[in-house]
Amino acid sequence: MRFDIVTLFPAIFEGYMTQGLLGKAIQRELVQIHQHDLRDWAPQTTHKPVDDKPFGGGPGMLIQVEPTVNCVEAVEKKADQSARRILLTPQGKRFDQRMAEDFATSGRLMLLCGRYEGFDQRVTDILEPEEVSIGDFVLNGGEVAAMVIVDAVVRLLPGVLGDENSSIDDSFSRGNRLLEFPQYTRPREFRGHAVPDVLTSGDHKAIAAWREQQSLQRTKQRRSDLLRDE
Ligand SMILES: Oc1ccccc1-c1ccno1
Repeated sequence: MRFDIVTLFPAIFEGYMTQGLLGKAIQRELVQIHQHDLRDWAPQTTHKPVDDKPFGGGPGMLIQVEPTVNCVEAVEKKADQSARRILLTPQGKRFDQRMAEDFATSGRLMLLCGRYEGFDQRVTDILEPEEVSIGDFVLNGGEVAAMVIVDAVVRLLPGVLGDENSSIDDSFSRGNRLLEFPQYTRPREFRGHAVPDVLTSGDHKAIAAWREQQSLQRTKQRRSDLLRDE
């Protein structure tokens, strides 16, 4: 799978792409991530502006349509298949595990990271991206949202998680509507907090029943909305 990330701050992704699961997935060529600096598409002036004031007045600046559309079209021409275009924005459809599973079936995703007050509306009108939000809050830019999407999608790609770390039982995975149960490892007791006896009983049926009960209780307490019919 390939990600193309269009951004004003490509350097933001450098450390992120060399660490942990994603770093290993890139090394094993299970995924490719290409950053594209919008400033490379700015008018050839010394200052290279890619933003400007909104018509009609109002606070902040907008990212101009010309560098953005030219950048996306140039990136698409580089590869033989057109990418699915995702624009990160607070106004978008809420990202969730189901969307992550859908994105993971796409060969190529292009993530458009806005800054300032976002993109000129013609970026959306011309490129017709899917507009996606990672939650009801405001960030300084789309880069963090893009990392969230890359992180959630890459772990679903074949071969990224070893069999022992399958995502199949994760909270929200593949329609799973219960939060995950509490997990414990050694030591068996720490500061008076012991591992529940059932987990060291060897009774796999009892362990499964305890985990199911814990998941249901935790979901009722924290996310009762997940138990309502869609
Ligand atoms: O707050 C933002 C600013 C720019 C681009 C995206 C976002 C955002 C907020 C929530 N999901 O995406």
